[in-house]
Amino acid sequence: MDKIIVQGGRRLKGSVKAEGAKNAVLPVIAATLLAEEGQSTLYDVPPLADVDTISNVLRHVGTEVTYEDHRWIADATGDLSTEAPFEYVSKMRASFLVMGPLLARKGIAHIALPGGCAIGSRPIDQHLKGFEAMGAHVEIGNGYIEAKVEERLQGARIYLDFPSVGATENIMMAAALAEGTTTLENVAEEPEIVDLANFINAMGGKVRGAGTGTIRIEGVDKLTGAEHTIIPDRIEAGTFMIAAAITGGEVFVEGAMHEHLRPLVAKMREMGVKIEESDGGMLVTGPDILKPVDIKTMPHPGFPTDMQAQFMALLTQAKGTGLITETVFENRFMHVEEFQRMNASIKIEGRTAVISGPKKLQGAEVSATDLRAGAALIVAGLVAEGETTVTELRHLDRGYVDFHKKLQSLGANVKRVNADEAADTSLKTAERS
Ligand SMILES: CC(=O)N[C@H]1[C@@H](OP(=O)(O)OP(=O)(O)OC[C@H]2O[C@@H](n3ccc(=O)[nH]c3=O)[C@H](O)[C@@H]2O)O[C@H](CO)[C@@H](O)[C@@H]1O
Ligand SMILES: C=C(OP(=O)(O)O)C(=O)O
Repeated sequence: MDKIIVQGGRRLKGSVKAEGAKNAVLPVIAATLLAEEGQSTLYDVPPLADVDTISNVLRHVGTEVTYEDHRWIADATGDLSTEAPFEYVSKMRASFLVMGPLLARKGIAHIALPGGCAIGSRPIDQHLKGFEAMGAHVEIGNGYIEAKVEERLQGARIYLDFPSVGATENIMMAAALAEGTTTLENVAEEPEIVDLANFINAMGGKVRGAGTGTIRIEGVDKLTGAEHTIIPDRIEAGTFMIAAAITGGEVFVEGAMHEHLRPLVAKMREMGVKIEESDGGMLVTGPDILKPVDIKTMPHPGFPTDMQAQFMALLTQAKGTGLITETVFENRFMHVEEFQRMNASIKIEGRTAVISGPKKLQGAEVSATDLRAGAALIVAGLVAEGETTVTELRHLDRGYVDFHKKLQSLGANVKRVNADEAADTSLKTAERS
């Protein structure tokens, strides 16, 4: 088991590049299952644990996948099987995104129930509502969901009760091969939805309106493999923007796109952070004094829940009191206890965290309670007095490529060690002395 050790106190300086977006690449990889003809080639695919998991799901159902040097190639033209077992879905909920494409292409899909996860119960009722509206019969039993359609899915008018990202993607993929037109209302507007729609259209699909609240999908008879470059990861980019700001540093984040990061940029500027846009990225300069602000997480274009933990780290260093209200996931404050171990002053009142600062953080041993919490604690460690050790890095590895190496390249004093080896070495040293 690895851990990351950060020695606080250095200002970050330099340039760092965002990878392709995890939350865009996972649905796009699922969509490659829609291609009855031709290979799909994806570029800028980040080497993440989640990409391995979804690639294995595709292999399991009969897709040939090769992946090397950020280039991912799939051939799904063979006879696909229709089951995604618990082994994969339990590792990563996004595995459930293969349901829409398999149902559309094979008329049946049998996927393990995703269940809840650390940040919330995360039901999938809106995905299923969409499939049923298109004529699928859905049954749940023995830990699996089976969706089946007699002939072909039928276009339908579907209103989502909540603009769920996953439901929008899953239904959009199913509708791409349905008979007739599907109108999806109150849908998610995230940039990753637009990326998926662009890929489906490159395959010969007819998706219009992605990025707005209503998407129209005219079903086609067949889709063909296509080439596509994944958009930059706005959450990874945002994490480095916060790392720059919290240390009072100056960092150019390549791939940080303003139109994808509006709420974060607006709030950081309100705090006094200087952000200059330029071709291909943003230059972030941290001020001497950070001002407190209030944020509320919301579906896009609101403030992203995936930036909430990192933003909390920043607010611990602001002069005054800031509020964070989490409205998307009911249990996404687990990192608060970990920040408290580092001497942060944070109180939780219902769905709101009250953060008082600036508080001198102290190095401590903390645990990455989820993916973004892991990054946030490392970022907090950059300004803590002494040494911060972050464990449970399997969460971090789902969404960040070489996070410690990228921070090192910006001048941070951070290393990743194998915890067992580290324990072994200290034992040997103790034995010798
Ligand atoms: C792989 C991926 O892209 N993950 C992102 C995606 O997750 P994901 O697609 O799972 O998130 P959703 O937008 O679906 O979930 C948002 C909220 O809607 C609820 N809900 C969702 C579906 C449903 O059928 N019923 C229901 O009640 C969820 O419990 C949650 O409270 O969007 C989230 C919200 O921006 C991000 O935090 C995740 O990083
Ligand atoms: C919550 C996240 O991802 P997932 O939906 O894959 O759990 C995230 O990326 O922060």
